[in-house]
Amino acid sequence: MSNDLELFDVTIIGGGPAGMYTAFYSGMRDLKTKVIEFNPRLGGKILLYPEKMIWDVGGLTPTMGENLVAQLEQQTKTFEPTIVLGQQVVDLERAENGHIILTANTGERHLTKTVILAMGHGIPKMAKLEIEGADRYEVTNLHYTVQELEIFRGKKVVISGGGNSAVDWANELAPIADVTVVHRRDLFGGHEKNVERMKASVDVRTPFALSELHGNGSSIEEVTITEMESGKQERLKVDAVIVNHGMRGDLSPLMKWGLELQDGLLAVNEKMETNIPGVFGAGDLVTHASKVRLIAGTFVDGVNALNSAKLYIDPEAEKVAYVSSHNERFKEKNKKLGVEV
Ligand SMILES: Cc1cc2nc3c(=O)[nH]c(=O)nc-3n(C[C@H](O)[C@H](O)[C@H](O)COP(=O)(O)OP(=O)(O)OC[C@H]3O[C@@H](n4cnc5c(N)ncnc54)[C@H](O)[C@@H]3O)c2cc1C
Repeated sequence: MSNDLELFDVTIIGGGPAGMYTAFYSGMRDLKTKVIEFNPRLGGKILLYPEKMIWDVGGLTPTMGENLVAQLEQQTKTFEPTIVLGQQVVDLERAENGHIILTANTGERHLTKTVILAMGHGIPKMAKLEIEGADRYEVTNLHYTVQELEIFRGKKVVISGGGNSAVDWANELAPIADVTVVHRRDLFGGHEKNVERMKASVDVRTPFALSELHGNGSSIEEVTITEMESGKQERLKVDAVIVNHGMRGDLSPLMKWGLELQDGLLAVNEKMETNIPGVFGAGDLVTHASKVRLIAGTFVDGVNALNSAKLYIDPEAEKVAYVSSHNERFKEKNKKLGVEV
C-alpha cells in the first residue's frame, strides 16, 4: 500500500512559524524533512498581519510581519526540506510496518516515520460580524484583516473586538487614523503594556457592542453602538470598520485521527508527545503546562517536538542538537559565508 511512496523521517503539517522553524531544526539534526502547508505560501497567521510590527521575538528589533516571514522562509530552506504547498492533510493512518501515511485533500499520500502537527487553529476562518447584510460591505470598508496600513490614513476607523489583534491594530493605526475601539467587556486581551498604550491613544468604548451598520448602498457611513447593560445607543461616523472577533478553526479531524484534545487544543506533555506514538505537536495548536502562545513559544515547542521525534527514530541519538557553531552541517555553509570555523 505504501511501497510506492518516498519515506521521510519527519513530516510537519503546517507551515506557520512553528512548522517553519521546526523544519530548520530538523535539518540541523540531519533528518529527512517534509513540510505540508494548506496555503499557497509559508507564513501561517503572520500572513494576516504583514504590515504589523513584531516586537517580542528574541534578538529581533521591531520587524514587520512580512519581513519575519521572509527571514523564517529563508531559514526554513537552509537544509532544503521538501515543501508541499496547497495541500490540506485530511487523514492520518498507521501502515502495517509502523510508518505513518498522511493523505491530503488532493488525494496525494505522504509516507513518514514521524509527524509533527503544527497546524495552529486549523485552517483559520475569521469570525464574521453577526449583523444582517454586513457581508455586502466586505468589498469596500468592512475589514477582517489589515493588509495595508496606509489605506486607513486620515480616516475615522472603528475597531470591534477586545483580543490581541484588536489591541494591536488600534496601536498600529493610532498614529495615522482617528480610532475608536468598541468592546463588549471592560477587559482586553494582549500584553498589559499594549492595552495601556491603546487606552492612552485611542477612544475606547466599553462595554459596548457594534449593533448596526448604516450604509449608502456600497459602503458603511455610520455605525450604531449599544451599551451592553443599559441598551443606550450612539451613532458614530466612520470611514472604515475593522472586525476582530477572533478566528475559528476546525480541529475536529484531530479527534478522527484518534488524538486527545484538552480545552479544544491538542494535548501534549513536556516532550511535545501526543497520545499517538510518533506523533508530536508544536505551536498554537498545542496545550501544555508551560505553553507560551507567541511566536517565541512556537520555536521552543518545535525544538522539543523535533528532539522527541529524533529519539523516537533513533533512541541512541543525543537528546538535543549541539549549538549551531558546533554543528558539522554548518561548516560548509560558514565557508560560503566567508566565516572561518
Ligand atoms: C493579528 C495578530 C497579531 C499577532 N502578533 C503577534 C506578535 O506581535 N508577537 C507574537 O509573538 N505573536 C503574535 N501573534 C501570534 C502568532 O502569530 C502565533 O502565535 C503564531 O502564528 C502561531 O504559529 P503556528 O505555526 O503555531 O500556527 P499558525 O501561524 O496558525 O500556522 C499554522 C499553519 O498550519 C496550516 N494548516 C492548518 N491545518 C492544516 C492541514 N490540515 N494541512 C496543512 N496545513 C494546515 C495553516 O494554513 C497555517 O498556515 C499574533 C497573532 C495575530 C492573529
